[in-house]
Amino acid sequence: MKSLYVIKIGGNVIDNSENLYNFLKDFTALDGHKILIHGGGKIATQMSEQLGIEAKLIDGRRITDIETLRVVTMVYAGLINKNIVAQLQRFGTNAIGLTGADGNFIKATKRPVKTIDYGYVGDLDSQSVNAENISKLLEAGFTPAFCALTHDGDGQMLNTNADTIASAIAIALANYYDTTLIYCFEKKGVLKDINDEESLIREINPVRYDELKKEQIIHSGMLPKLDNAFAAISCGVKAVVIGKSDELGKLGNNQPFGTRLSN
Ligand SMILES: Nc1ncnc2c1ncn2[C@@H]1O[C@H](COP(=O)(O)OP(=O)(O)O)[C@@H](O)[C@H]1O
Ligand SMILES: CC(=O)N[C@@H](CCC(=O)OP(=O)(O)O)C(=O)O
Repeated sequence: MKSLYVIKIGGNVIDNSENLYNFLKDFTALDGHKILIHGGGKIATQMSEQLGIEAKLIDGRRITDIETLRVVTMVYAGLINKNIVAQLQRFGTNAIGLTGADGNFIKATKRPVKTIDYGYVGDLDSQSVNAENISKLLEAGFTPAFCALTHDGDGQMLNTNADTIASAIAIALANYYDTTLIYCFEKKGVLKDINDEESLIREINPVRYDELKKEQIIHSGMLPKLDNAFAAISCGVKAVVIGKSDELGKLGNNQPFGTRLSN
């Protein structure tokens, strides 16, 4: 099987032009097929506030009413996605910027209302990602760059967490490629002490993950990220790594990079 990197970058990387530049350069230097998934929650929050729309998040998930959906569609599919695609083109990566609606690549279901109404937020299942058609793009020489938007197949765009999209794409493509999923953010990986970059935990298995949660060493945004990461490992993705966007180059040079997950 050919190899594939599925790489996700979060809002803190996108928001810093120097970090984004370095990341996209290192991304381009990696050999083989690649898919990029980007978030941008931080920028959507800033833009909402500039427009006088209050941003509401619960456990890191955005309450997406119709006004907020308009904002995130403009910010994720427009501003951020096209800027990333243009920068990748400069480095020589033939990127094609996509939402899940384009090519019907990712179909989601609007989250049912239980105690909280998340509004226009999409949930993914094992049938959501059209891996065969995405693989056609890869084989034609394109590098897909997905933003955090999907659709319901009935005309409705949906806001979907970018970590979840990355995991779902990696799982679906694992039937076609030897797939490595990488979450890039602003820290060296999962840290024992969030304020000490030297306290990197090199490897985590599910037992250690439970211990780290109990000790509250892992919290906030890292919890759903690791849940998505372990879901990928248990569904056929060959390797999952969480690391610093600035250090992605180490991966290509076979140097130790980030926190590796194991079964
Ligand atoms: N043990 C930990 N090691 C590193 N980061 C952690 C840890 N526990 C919680 N975090 C938090 O998780 C955040 C990453 O999650 P999130 O903000 O969702 O990422 P992204 O930037 O990819 O969207 C970090 O910025 C950090 O504040
Ligand atoms: C439903 C939901 O919460 N969607 C996310 C999508 C963006 C995202 O995931 O951005 P980061 O990776 O930068 O956090 C949001 O709107 O914040």
